[in-house]
Amino acid sequence: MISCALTIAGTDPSGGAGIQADLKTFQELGVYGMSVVTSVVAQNTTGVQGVHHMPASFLTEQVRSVRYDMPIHAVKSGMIPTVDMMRAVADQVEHIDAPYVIDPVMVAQSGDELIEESAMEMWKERLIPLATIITPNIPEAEKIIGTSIHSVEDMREAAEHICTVLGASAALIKGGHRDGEALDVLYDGSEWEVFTAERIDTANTHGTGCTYSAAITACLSQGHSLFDSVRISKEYVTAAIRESFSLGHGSGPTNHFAWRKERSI
Ligand SMILES: Nc1ncnc2c1ncn2[C@@H]1O[C@H](COP(=O)(O)OP(=O)(O)OP(=O)(O)O)[C@@H](O)[C@H]1O
Ligand SMILES: Cc1ncc(CO)c(N)n1
Repeated sequence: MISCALTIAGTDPSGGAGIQADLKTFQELGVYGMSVVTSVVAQNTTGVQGVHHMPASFLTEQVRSVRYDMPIHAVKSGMIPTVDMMRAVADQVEHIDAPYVIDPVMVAQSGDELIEESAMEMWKERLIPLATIITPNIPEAEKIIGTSIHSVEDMREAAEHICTVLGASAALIKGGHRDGEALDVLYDGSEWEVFTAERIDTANTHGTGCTYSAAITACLSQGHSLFDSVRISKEYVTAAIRESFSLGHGSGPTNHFAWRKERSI
C-alpha cells in the first residue's frame, strides 16, 4: 500500500513554504500527501503581506474528514498560529496512531511573526509531549527552553531539555542560522547524532525548515527508523538548497526536483 502522510500547516501561495512545500516534498519522496489548512497566508519570497486564520473548530472538522476516511502513516504540523488551534490539533493528533513531527514554526524566514505570543505555554503543555520528533531552528529552540544557544554543546543541551523536561520523544536542533557548516543535532532520549552538510552560499532558503520536516514525515510514514529518516531528509534538503531557485524578489524557494535529479532517478 502507498504510504500516506498528513500535514497540518499554513499556506504559501508563492509555493516555497508551508503546505505547498510539504506536499511537493511528500510527492518527490513517493508518499501520498494530504493537507489541513490552519491559516491562509498572503506571502511570497519577500515576506508576509497578510494572514487569515481558520476557526479552530473548522481545523478540527478538516482533520476529522481525513482521519475518518483515510489511512495516516505519519503526520506533521507546521504553523499553528493560535492557542485555540493548538488545542484543536492536540485533541486530534491524540487520535492518530502514527508518528507525529512538529516543526515549531514561529517566524517566517523574512522575520514576520506567525504565531500568537501566548502560544508557547500551550505548545509545551499539549503538543511537545505528543511529538515523535520536534525540529526547532536555533531561535525557536531558544524560545522553547528560555536560554540562548551559541555552541554545539548548547544545541545538545537544548535537545536534551526538550526530551527529558518537556517530554518530546526526540529533538532535532537545526543549525541553519549559525555560521560555518550546516550542522544539526539529533537526540532521541538516549542516542545522539550530528548531521552535517556543507554550507551553500545562497540567499534562496525560503521553506527549508518546512521541506526538512516534511521529508522526515514522509520517511517515517514509509517505515524508516527515526535516525535514517533524518539522514535521508538532510540529503533531501541539502540538495534542494544546493539547486534552489532564484525566483521572486526576495529569498527564493528550495528545488524539489534536485534530490531525484542528483540520483538520476
Ligand atoms: N545555506 C545553507 N546551506 C546548507 N544547509 C542549510 C543552509 N541553510 C539551512 N540549511 C539546513 O537546512 C535545514 C533547515 O534549517 P533551518 O535552520 O534553515 O530551518 P528553518 O529556519 O526552520 O527554516 P525556515 O526558514 O523555513 O523557517 C537544516 O538542515 C539546516 O542545517
Ligand atoms: C505557512 C508557513 N509556514 C512556515 C513558514 C516558515 O518558512 C512560512 N514562511 N509559512
